[in-house]
Formats: sequence, structure tokens, C-alpha cells
Amino acid sequence: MSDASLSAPLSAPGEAQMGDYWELLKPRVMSLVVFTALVGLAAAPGEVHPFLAFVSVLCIAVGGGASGALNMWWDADIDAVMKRTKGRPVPSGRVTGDEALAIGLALAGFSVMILGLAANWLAAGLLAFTIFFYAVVYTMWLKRRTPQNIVIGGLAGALPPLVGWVAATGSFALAPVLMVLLVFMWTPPHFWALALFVRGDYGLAQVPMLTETHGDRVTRNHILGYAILLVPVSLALGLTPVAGPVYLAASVVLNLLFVGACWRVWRRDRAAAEADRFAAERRVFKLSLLYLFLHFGALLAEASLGTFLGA
Ligand code: HEM
Ligand SMILES: CC(C)=CCC/C(C)=C/CC/C(C)=C/COP(=O)(O)OP(=O)(O)O
Repeated sequence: MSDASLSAPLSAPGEAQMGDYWELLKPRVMSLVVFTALVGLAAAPGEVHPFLAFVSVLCIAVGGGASGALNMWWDADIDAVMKRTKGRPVPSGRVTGDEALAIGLALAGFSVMILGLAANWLAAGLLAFTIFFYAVVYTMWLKRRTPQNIVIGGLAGALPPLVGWVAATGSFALAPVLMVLLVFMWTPPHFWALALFVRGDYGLAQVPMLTETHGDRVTRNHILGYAILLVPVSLALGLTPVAGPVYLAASVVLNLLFVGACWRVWRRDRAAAEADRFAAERRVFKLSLLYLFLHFGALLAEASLGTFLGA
């Protein structure tokens, strides 16, 4: 077990503000996760009552937040060491490990139960599996053991669009599976670009990120490799019934931009990157966020267009 739960807080419990509990849920990262879930739900065929859609997306958001709190509970010891994370509520002592654990478990149970009752138990089971995968498989098991941690663990971040789709339809289909594959293949370049410029942090915390275990060159190769593998997945999603010309145009432009940006990162070495303070690596990280947001944004536009034209 991580010693996160054993560590004493640096300041007295009870000093936490609402903002600290909010931060525990990793709201910024989860915003994009929740957006992909919303699009999964909106792109699904058939009518979903707006209230049911709202409750379903809320449950996925709360489930995501729960898994964030469980991650912060378990990882408090390594978060305390890294510059980027040491101000988080648990390592800084504003929220105790026990509180984070209790909040994580309560919100996880609550979100799964409500989704099951409101939508269906297949969606609820998938949400429970997603929370389990992030909190247990990624955080507790893989993160400290293998540089492939985020490749396998990325499945947790990839499943929400499928949870949204299943909440709406009660069944699986090819389109949401391709959405999952898109986020799954996107996660490695998203994260490794960041790892190239916050590298020292992971070394300090002794987390075996690829940058630490295999160095910059291998990481740069992997970033470009995954960016290229993303192209057929992105285009294949464009051939399913949920996509149309808006998506296809966005897909072509975004893939050209993303592969181009990853190519620029690939062809240089650490010395060149240090010389311009990792400008190209920062660009890939920022572009990764735009890439995913606009892919799902285009699918949402197609779904809204379909509803509008069908009305
Ligand atoms: C195992 C998978 C992933 C890892 C290891 C990872 C890691 C990270 C890290 C370390 C950051 C830095 C900033 C922070 O801590 O807030 C970050 C930022 C971010 N990630 Fe990921 N990420 C993963 C998957 C995802 C997924 C699936 C999404 C959404 C679909 C996502 C969306 C974001 C967003 C929106 C930010 C920017 C947050 C901000 O503006 O501060 N990430 N990610
Ligand atoms: C609906 C649901 C249950 C969603 C879970 C989705 C999920 C897995 C989201 C992204 C994961 C994420 C924030 C990884 C950060 O890695 P890290 O925790 O190693 O990063 P850190 O160093 O910033 O803590």
C-alpha cells in the first residue's frame, strides 16, 4: 500500500476550503473526459430525454472526480515530491488522506448507483470498471511499475465516450469503440510530450516514465509512432454513421497538424529542445488537447446538425 494513507497532514484537518475538495476531483483534466462522454451520449442513435442525458453526464463527471480523489489519496507520497503536484490538497495537508479516500469511495458508489438507476446497469458497470481501472489498475498497480503505465492505464481515460453511448442506448456499437480507440492511441503522445518537459519531476518521484527509463530518443520515437497510428483510427471513425463532412474535414486538418508537430519533436534532440525551452514539446502537448477537443467537437456538431435537419 502507498504510504499516502499513513502520512500525517502538515496542517490541521478542517482547514480545507471548498476549493480544496474541488481540486481533489482533478476538474481541469476531467473536463475533457466529461466532454468525450457527453459526445458519446449525444452521438448515439435515438432520443434521450434531456434530464436523463444530464443525470448520466453528471454521474460520469462525479465518477471521474471520484477516481481523481482516489488517485490523489494513493499518490500523495509521490505528489509531495514533484514540483507540479506538491501544492495539491493532500500532500500540502489541507485535506487528509482519509478524507480523500472517503470522498473518493462515496462519490464512486454514488455515481455508479445513480447511473444504474437512471440509465442502465451496463453503463453503470462500465463506469465502475473505468473508476477501478484508473484508481486501482493504473494508479496502484502500473504507475510505479512499468513505463507502459500510461499506455495500458490510458484505457480508463478512453472509456467515457462508450459509457455515455451505453447510457443512451444500453448497447455497444462500432462508433463508440472507435472513439475509445482514438482516446486510447492519443493518450501516449499527450502525456509523453509533457513528460519531456517536466522530466526531472518524475525522476525525483522515481516514477518509471518512459523519459526516465528509456530516455528522450525512445520517447520521441514513440510520440511520432502513436501520432501516425492515430491517423487511421481518426479516419475510420469518420466512416461510421456518427460522422460526416464536418468531422472528416476536421480529422484531416488535425491529423496533418498533429503529425507535423510530432515530427518536429521527433527530429530534434534534447540539446536542441533545451535551447528553446521545449517549445516544440509544449506545442505538441497543447495541440494534443485541441486535437481531442476538436475531434469530439466535430462529432457533436454532426449530432446537432442531424437533430436540427431531422427536426
Ligand atoms: C493515463 C492517461 C493520462 C495521463 C498520465 C495524463 C497526464 C496528464 C498530466 C500529468 C497533465 C498535466 C497537468 C495536470 O496535472 O493537470 C495532464 C493534463 C491534461 N490532461 Fe491528461 N493524462 C491522461 C489522460 C487524459 C485524458 C484521457 C484526457 C481527456 C480525455 C486528458 C485531458 C487532459 C487535460 C484537459 C489536461 C490539461 C489540464 C490543465 O489545463 O491543467 N488527459 N494530463
Ligand atoms: C469517468 C472516469 C472514471 C474517468 C477517469 C478518467 C481518467 C483516467 C482520466 C485521466 C487520467 C489522468 C488525470 C491521468 C493523470 O495521470 P496521473 O494520475 O499519473 O497524473 P498526476 O501526476 O497529475 O497525478
